[in-house]
Amino acid sequence: MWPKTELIDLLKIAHPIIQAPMAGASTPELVAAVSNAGGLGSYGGAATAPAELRQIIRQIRDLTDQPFAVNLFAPAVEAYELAPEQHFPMSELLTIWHNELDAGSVPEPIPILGPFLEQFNILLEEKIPIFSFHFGPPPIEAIREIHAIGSIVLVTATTTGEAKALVEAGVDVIIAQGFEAGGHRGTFAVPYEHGLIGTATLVPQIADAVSVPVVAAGGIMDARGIVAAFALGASGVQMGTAFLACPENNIPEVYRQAVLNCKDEDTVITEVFSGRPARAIRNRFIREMENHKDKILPFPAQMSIGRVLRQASAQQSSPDFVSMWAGQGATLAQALPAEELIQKMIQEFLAVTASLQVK
Ligand SMILES: Cc1cc2nc3c(=O)[nH]c(=O)nc-3n(C[C@H](O)[C@H](O)[C@H](O)COP(=O)(O)O)c2cc1C
Repeated sequence: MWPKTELIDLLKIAHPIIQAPMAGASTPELVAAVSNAGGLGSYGGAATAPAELRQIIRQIRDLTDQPFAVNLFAPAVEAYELAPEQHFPMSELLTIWHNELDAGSVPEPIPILGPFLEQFNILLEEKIPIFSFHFGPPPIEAIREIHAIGSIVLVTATTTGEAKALVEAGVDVIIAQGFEAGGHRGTFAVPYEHGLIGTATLVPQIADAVSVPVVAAGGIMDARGIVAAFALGASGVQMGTAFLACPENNIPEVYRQAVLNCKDEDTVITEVFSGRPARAIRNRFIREMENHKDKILPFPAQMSIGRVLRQASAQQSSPDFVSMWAGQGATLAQALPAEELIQKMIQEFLAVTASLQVK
Protein backbone atom coordinates (compact mmCIF):
# COMPACT_ATOMS: atom_id res chain seq x y z
CA MET A 1 0.00 0.00 0.00
CA TRP A 2 2.93 2.40 0.49
CA PRO A 3 4.14 4.26 -2.62
CA LYS A 4 7.80 3.59 -1.72
CA THR A 5 9.18 0.75 0.36
CA GLU A 6 12.92 1.54 0.65
CA LEU A 7 12.55 2.76 4.26
CA ILE A 8 10.28 0.02 5.52
CA ASP A 9 12.46 -2.60 3.82
CA LEU A 10 15.60 -1.18 5.43
CA LEU A 11 14.11 -0.83 8.91
CA LYS A 12 12.11 -4.09 8.62
CA ILE A 13 8.84 -2.42 9.67
CA ALA A 14 5.34 -2.63 8.19
CA HIS A 15 4.45 1.08 8.07
CA PRO A 16 6.72 4.06 7.33
CA ILE A 17 5.68 5.93 10.46
CA ILE A 18 8.40 6.72 12.99
CA GLN A 19 7.34 7.97 16.41
CA ALA A 20 9.94 10.64 17.10
CA PRO A 21 12.35 10.05 19.93
CA MET A 22 11.36 12.50 22.66
CA ALA A 23 13.77 12.78 25.55
CA GLY A 24 11.70 13.10 28.71
CA ALA A 25 8.41 12.25 26.97
CA SER A 26 8.87 8.86 25.32
CA THR A 27 8.45 5.71 27.44
CA PRO A 28 9.04 2.00 26.81
CA GLU A 29 5.23 1.63 26.64
CA LEU A 30 4.92 4.26 23.90
CA VAL A 31 7.84 2.85 21.90
CA ALA A 32 6.50 -0.72 22.12
CA ALA A 33 2.92 0.32 21.25
CA VAL A 34 4.13 2.04 18.07
CA SER A 35 6.43 -0.81 17.07
CA ASN A 36 3.71 -3.40 17.79
CA ALA A 37 1.39 -1.41 15.53
CA GLY A 38 3.91 -1.77 12.67
CA GLY A 39 5.55 1.66 12.93
CA LEU A 40 8.94 2.41 14.46
CA GLY A 41 8.88 3.40 18.12
CA SER A 42 11.86 5.48 19.27
CA TYR A 43 13.08 6.13 22.78
CA GLY A 44 14.70 9.52 23.42
CA GLY A 45 17.61 8.48 25.62
CA ALA A 46 19.76 11.63 25.69
CA ALA A 47 18.89 12.47 29.30
CA THR A 48 18.78 8.87 30.54
CA ALA A 49 21.68 7.69 32.71
CA PRO A 50 23.57 4.76 31.14
CA ALA A 51 22.49 2.10 33.66
CA GLU A 52 18.85 3.14 33.36
CA LEU A 53 19.14 3.10 29.57
CA ARG A 54 20.00 -0.61 29.66
CA GLN A 55 16.92 -1.28 31.81
CA ILE A 56 14.74 0.67 29.42
CA ILE A 57 15.99 -1.25 26.39
CA ARG A 58 15.20 -4.49 28.18
CA GLN A 59 11.75 -3.20 29.13
CA ILE A 60 11.09 -2.33 25.49
CA ARG A 61 12.20 -5.82 24.46
CA ASP A 62 9.84 -7.35 27.03
CA LEU A 63 6.97 -5.42 25.41
CA THR A 64 7.77 -5.93 21.73
CA ASP A 65 9.78 -8.20 19.44
CA GLN A 66 9.60 -5.63 16.64
CA PRO A 67 12.37 -3.18 15.62
CA PHE A 68 12.72 0.00 17.68
CA ALA A 69 15.17 2.92 17.84
CA VAL A 70 17.02 4.70 20.63
CA ASN A 71 18.10 8.30 20.15
CA LEU A 72 21.06 10.15 21.66
CA PHE A 73 22.28 13.69 21.26
CA ALA A 74 25.53 13.62 19.28
CA PRO A 75 28.47 14.45 21.55
CA ALA A 76 29.17 18.14 21.80
CA VAL A 77 30.98 20.48 24.09
CA GLU A 78 28.60 20.52 27.01
CA ALA A 79 28.77 23.51 29.27
CA TYR A 80 28.17 22.74 32.92
CA GLU A 81 31.32 23.79 34.64
CA LEU A 82 30.42 27.41 34.87
CA ALA A 83 32.00 29.70 37.40
CA PRO A 84 29.41 30.86 39.97
CA GLU A 85 29.56 34.40 38.58
CA GLN A 86 28.56 33.01 35.17
CA HIS A 87 25.32 31.48 36.39
CA PHE A 88 24.59 33.98 39.15
CA PRO A 89 22.40 36.33 37.01
CA MET A 90 20.22 33.40 35.86
CA SER A 91 20.12 31.94 39.36
CA GLU A 92 19.10 35.25 40.85
CA LEU A 93 16.31 35.64 38.31
CA LEU A 94 15.03 32.09 38.84
CA THR A 95 14.95 32.73 42.60
CA ILE A 96 12.01 35.11 42.11
CA TRP A 97 9.90 32.34 40.54
CA HIS A 98 11.21 29.69 42.96
CA ASN A 99 9.97 31.86 45.82
CA GLU A 100 6.61 32.37 44.18
CA LEU A 101 6.17 28.59 43.77
CA ASP A 102 7.74 27.79 47.13
CA ALA A 103 10.15 25.56 45.20
CA GLY A 104 13.20 25.85 47.46
CA SER A 105 16.55 27.11 46.25
CA VAL A 106 17.76 27.24 42.65
CA PRO A 107 19.99 24.20 41.95
CA GLU A 108 23.51 24.32 40.53
CA PRO A 109 23.75 23.27 36.89
CA ILE A 110 24.83 19.62 36.95
CA PRO A 111 25.26 17.18 34.04
CA ILE A 112 21.84 15.98 32.89
CA LEU A 113 22.79 14.53 29.50
CA GLY A 114 25.08 11.65 28.58
CA PRO A 115 27.82 10.75 29.16
CA PHE A 116 27.58 10.00 25.45
CA LEU A 117 30.22 7.31 25.20
CA GLU A 118 28.78 5.28 28.07
CA GLN A 119 25.26 5.60 26.68
CA PHE A 120 26.46 4.67 23.21
CA ASN A 121 28.34 1.59 24.43
CA ILE A 122 25.19 0.32 26.12
CA LEU A 123 23.23 0.64 22.88
CA LEU A 124 26.02 -1.30 21.13
CA GLU A 125 26.19 -3.99 23.80
CA GLU A 126 22.41 -4.39 23.70
CA LYS A 127 22.63 -4.57 19.87
CA ILE A 128 19.66 -2.29 19.37
CA PRO A 129 18.51 -2.45 15.72
CA ILE A 130 18.23 1.28 15.01
CA PHE A 131 20.38 4.15 16.32
CA SER A 132 19.12 7.70 15.94
CA PHE A 133 21.02 10.95 16.60
CA HIS A 134 20.12 14.62 17.01
CA PHE A 135 22.47 17.65 16.78
CA GLY A 136 24.64 16.04 14.11
CA PRO A 137 26.27 12.68 13.45
CA PRO A 138 28.16 10.64 16.02
CA PRO A 139 31.91 10.12 15.36
CA ILE A 140 32.68 8.15 12.16
CA GLU A 141 34.09 5.32 14.31
CA ALA A 142 30.72 5.04 16.08
CA ILE A 143 28.93 4.73 12.73
CA ARG A 144 31.34 1.94 11.74
CA GLU A 145 30.63 0.14 15.02
CA ILE A 146 26.87 0.41 14.47
CA HIS A 147 27.20 -1.03 10.98
CA ALA A 148 29.48 -3.78 12.25
CA ILE A 149 26.65 -5.15 14.43
CA GLY A 150 24.23 -4.92 11.47
CA SER A 151 22.27 -1.93 12.80
CA ILE A 152 21.04 1.21 11.04
CA VAL A 153 21.83 4.91 11.67
CA LEU A 154 19.28 7.73 11.37
CA VAL A 155 20.30 11.39 11.86
CA THR A 156 18.37 14.66 11.63
CA ALA A 157 19.29 17.31 9.04
CA THR A 158 17.79 20.77 8.70
CA THR A 159 19.47 21.83 5.44
CA THR A 160 20.48 20.06 2.24
CA GLY A 161 24.13 20.69 3.07
CA GLU A 162 23.72 18.93 6.42
CA ALA A 163 21.98 16.00 4.72
CA LYS A 164 24.84 15.58 2.23
CA ALA A 165 27.43 15.72 5.03
CA LEU A 166 25.53 13.02 6.94
CA VAL A 167 25.44 10.72 3.93
CA GLU A 168 29.16 11.25 3.43
CA ALA A 169 29.70 10.25 7.07
CA GLY A 170 27.90 6.95 6.40
CA VAL A 171 24.43 7.71 7.79
CA ASP A 172 21.75 5.37 6.37
CA VAL A 173 18.58 7.50 6.68
CA ILE A 174 18.10 11.27 6.80
CA ILE A 175 15.38 12.78 8.99
CA ALA A 176 14.57 16.07 7.24
CA GLN A 177 13.39 18.31 10.08
CA GLY A 178 11.32 21.26 8.93
CA PHE A 179 10.75 24.55 10.70
CA GLU A 180 7.36 23.39 11.99
CA ALA A 181 8.86 20.66 14.18
CA GLY A 182 8.40 20.48 17.92
CA GLY A 183 11.42 20.17 20.21
CA HIS A 184 15.02 21.12 19.56
CA ARG A 185 16.23 22.17 16.16
CA GLY A 186 18.65 19.47 15.01
CA THR A 187 20.79 22.02 13.16
CA PHE A 188 24.49 21.25 13.54
CA ALA A 189 26.50 22.68 10.64
CA VAL A 190 25.15 26.20 10.18
CA PRO A 191 23.75 28.95 12.42
CA TYR A 192 20.29 27.72 13.43
CA GLU A 193 18.53 30.57 11.58
CA HIS A 194 19.85 29.08 8.31
CA GLY A 195 18.11 25.81 9.10
CA LEU A 196 14.64 27.30 9.53
CA ILE A 197 13.21 25.78 6.35
CA GLY A 198 9.65 24.50 6.11
CA THR A 199 9.08 20.76 5.68
CA ALA A 200 7.43 21.16 2.26
CA THR A 201 10.51 23.04 1.00
CA LEU A 202 13.21 21.02 2.74
CA VAL A 203 12.09 17.46 1.94
CA PRO A 204 12.14 17.61 -1.89
CA GLN A 205 15.50 19.39 -1.90
CA ILE A 206 17.08 16.78 0.34
CA ALA A 207 15.36 13.94 -1.57
CA ASP A 208 16.89 15.28 -4.81
CA ALA A 209 20.34 15.63 -3.26
CA VAL A 210 20.86 12.26 -1.54
CA SER A 211 20.39 8.65 -2.53
CA VAL A 212 19.48 7.28 0.93
CA PRO A 213 15.88 7.22 2.24
CA VAL A 214 14.58 10.58 3.48
CA VAL A 215 12.06 10.82 6.31
CA ALA A 216 9.93 13.97 6.57
CA ALA A 217 9.56 15.51 10.05
CA GLY A 218 7.84 18.67 11.22
CA GLY A 219 4.15 19.44 11.31
CA ILE A 220 3.00 16.00 10.16
CA MET A 221 0.01 15.11 12.29
CA ASP A 222 -2.22 12.77 10.25
CA ALA A 223 -2.67 10.94 6.95
CA ARG A 224 -2.81 14.18 4.95
CA GLY A 225 0.72 14.97 6.09
CA ILE A 226 1.89 11.44 5.30
CA VAL A 227 0.47 11.62 1.75
CA ALA A 228 2.15 15.01 1.28
CA ALA A 229 5.48 13.66 2.57
CA PHE A 230 5.46 10.88 -0.05
CA ALA A 231 4.52 13.38 -2.76
CA LEU A 232 7.53 15.49 -1.73
CA GLY A 233 9.92 12.57 -2.17
CA ALA A 234 10.10 11.16 1.36
CA SER A 235 9.97 7.43 2.07
CA GLY A 236 8.39 7.88 5.48
CA VAL A 237 7.55 10.32 8.26
CA GLN A 238 8.75 11.01 11.78
CA MET A 239 6.06 12.44 14.04
CA GLY A 240 6.59 13.78 17.55
CA THR A 241 3.81 16.19 18.48
CA ALA A 242 1.15 13.78 17.17
CA PHE A 243 2.17 11.33 19.92
CA LEU A 244 2.10 13.91 22.74
CA ALA A 245 -1.60 13.38 23.37
CA CYS A 246 -1.18 9.59 23.64
CA PRO A 247 -1.68 8.21 27.14
CA GLU A 248 1.51 6.11 26.89
CA ASN A 249 3.91 9.06 27.11
CA ASN A 250 4.92 10.55 30.44
CA ILE A 251 4.43 14.28 30.00
CA PRO A 252 2.68 16.15 32.83
CA GLU A 253 -1.10 16.40 32.47
CA VAL A 254 -0.92 20.19 32.28
CA TYR A 255 1.38 19.87 29.23
CA ARG A 256 -0.93 17.31 27.58
CA GLN A 257 -3.87 19.70 28.06
CA ALA A 258 -1.84 22.58 26.59
CA VAL A 259 -1.17 20.44 23.50
CA LEU A 260 -4.84 19.54 23.16
CA ASN A 261 -5.95 23.16 23.58
CA CYS A 262 -3.17 24.65 21.44
CA LYS A 263 -4.09 27.26 18.83
CA ASP A 264 -2.16 27.48 15.58
CA GLU A 265 -0.21 30.58 16.63
CA ASP A 266 0.75 29.27 20.06
CA THR A 267 4.20 27.76 19.44
CA VAL A 268 7.51 29.56 19.14
CA ILE A 269 11.19 28.68 18.74
CA THR A 270 12.94 29.69 21.93
CA GLU A 271 16.24 29.18 23.75
CA VAL A 272 14.91 30.05 27.19
CA PHE A 273 14.43 26.50 28.49
CA SER A 274 17.66 24.83 27.42
CA GLY A 275 20.04 27.35 25.89
CA ARG A 276 19.42 25.88 22.43
CA PRO A 277 16.61 26.74 20.02
CA ALA A 278 13.57 24.50 20.34
CA ARG A 279 9.89 24.87 19.46
CA ALA A 280 7.56 24.98 22.45
CA ILE A 281 4.08 26.15 23.41
CA ARG A 282 4.21 29.77 24.57
CA ASN A 283 3.84 30.22 28.31
CA ARG A 284 4.64 32.65 31.06
CA PHE A 285 8.33 31.65 31.32
CA ILE A 286 8.87 32.33 27.61
CA ARG A 287 7.10 35.70 27.91
CA GLU A 288 8.86 36.83 31.07
CA MET A 289 12.30 35.70 29.87
CA GLU A 290 11.90 38.02 26.87
CA ASN A 291 13.82 40.79 28.68
CA HIS A 292 16.45 38.51 30.19
CA LYS A 293 17.94 36.78 27.16
CA ASP A 294 21.42 37.97 28.13
CA LYS A 295 21.22 35.76 31.23
CA ILE A 296 20.50 32.48 29.39
CA LEU A 297 23.24 29.91 30.07
CA PRO A 298 24.77 27.82 27.29
CA PHE A 299 23.14 24.46 26.44
CA PRO A 300 22.52 22.34 28.42
CA ALA A 301 23.36 24.25 31.62
CA GLN A 302 20.23 26.36 31.12
CA MET A 303 18.12 23.20 31.00
CA SER A 304 19.83 21.92 34.14
CA ILE A 305 19.46 25.07 36.23
CA GLY A 306 15.73 25.29 35.45
CA ARG A 307 14.92 21.68 36.34
CA VAL A 308 13.46 22.27 39.82
CA LEU A 309 11.28 25.17 38.67
CA ARG A 310 9.85 23.14 35.77
CA GLN A 311 9.11 20.23 38.06
CA ALA A 312 7.48 22.42 40.73
CA SER A 313 5.32 24.08 38.11
CA ALA A 314 4.15 20.72 36.73
CA GLN A 315 3.50 19.40 40.23
CA GLN A 316 1.32 22.43 40.94
CA SER A 317 -0.59 21.76 37.69
CA SER A 318 0.57 25.08 36.30
CA PRO A 319 1.85 25.36 32.71
CA ASP A 320 3.71 28.59 33.57
CA PHE A 321 7.27 27.24 33.78
CA VAL A 322 7.01 23.84 32.07
CA SER A 323 8.99 23.33 28.84
CA MET A 324 6.11 22.20 26.65
CA TRP A 325 7.93 21.23 23.45
CA ALA A 326 5.45 20.96 20.58
CA GLY A 327 5.28 21.61 16.85
CA GLN A 328 3.10 23.95 14.83
CA GLY A 329 0.70 21.08 14.14
CA ALA A 330 -0.26 20.67 17.82
CA THR A 331 -3.75 21.91 17.13
CA LEU A 332 -4.31 18.69 15.13
CA ALA A 333 -3.29 16.37 18.00
CA GLN A 334 -5.71 13.55 18.83
CA ALA A 335 -5.99 12.01 22.29
CA LEU A 336 -5.79 8.35 21.25
CA PRO A 337 -3.67 5.40 22.36
CA ALA A 338 -0.65 5.10 20.05
CA GLU A 339 -1.78 1.88 18.38
CA GLU A 340 -5.21 3.33 17.56
CA LEU A 341 -3.61 6.52 16.27
CA ILE A 342 -1.44 4.52 13.85
CA GLN A 343 -4.34 2.35 12.69
CA LYS A 344 -6.46 5.45 12.12
CA MET A 345 -3.68 7.11 10.10
CA ILE A 346 -3.31 4.02 7.92
CA GLN A 347 -7.07 3.88 7.22
CA GLU A 348 -7.12 7.58 6.45
CA PHE A 349 -4.03 7.28 4.23
CA LEU A 350 -5.97 4.88 2.01
CA ALA A 351 -8.96 7.24 1.93
CA VAL A 352 -6.83 10.32 1.14
CA THR A 353 -4.91 8.57 -1.65
CA ALA A 354 -8.19 7.22 -3.09
CA SER A 355 -9.66 10.74 -3.09
CA LEU A 356 -6.63 11.97 -5.05
CA GLN A 357 -7.02 9.40 -7.88
CA VAL A 358 -7.62 11.11 -11.20
CA LYS A 359 -11.07 10.05 -12.40
C1 LIG B 1 8.47 16.72 23.11
C2 LIG B 1 9.51 16.55 22.04
C3 LIG B 1 10.76 16.08 22.39
C4 LIG B 1 11.72 15.84 21.39
N1 LIG B 1 12.92 15.29 21.75
C5 LIG B 1 13.76 14.87 20.77
C6 LIG B 1 14.90 14.07 21.09
O1 LIG B 1 15.18 13.77 22.25
N2 LIG B 1 15.68 13.66 20.07
C7 LIG B 1 15.40 13.94 18.75
O2 LIG B 1 16.11 13.50 17.86
N3 LIG B 1 14.33 14.71 18.43
C8 LIG B 1 13.51 15.15 19.40
N4 LIG B 1 12.40 15.89 19.06
C9 LIG B 1 12.20 16.31 17.66
C10 LIG B 1 11.61 15.20 16.81
O3 LIG B 1 12.60 14.26 16.50
C11 LIG B 1 11.01 15.68 15.48
O4 LIG B 1 11.95 16.40 14.75
C12 LIG B 1 9.77 16.51 15.64
O5 LIG B 1 8.93 16.00 16.66
C13 LIG B 1 8.98 16.54 14.33
O6 LIG B 1 8.02 17.54 14.33
P1 LIG B 1 6.55 17.39 14.96
O7 LIG B 1 6.75 17.52 16.43
O8 LIG B 1 5.81 18.52 14.35
O9 LIG B 1 6.03 16.03 14.59
C14 LIG B 1 11.43 16.15 20.04
C15 LIG B 1 10.17 16.65 19.71
C16 LIG B 1 9.20 16.85 20.68
C17 LIG B 1 7.85 17.36 20.28
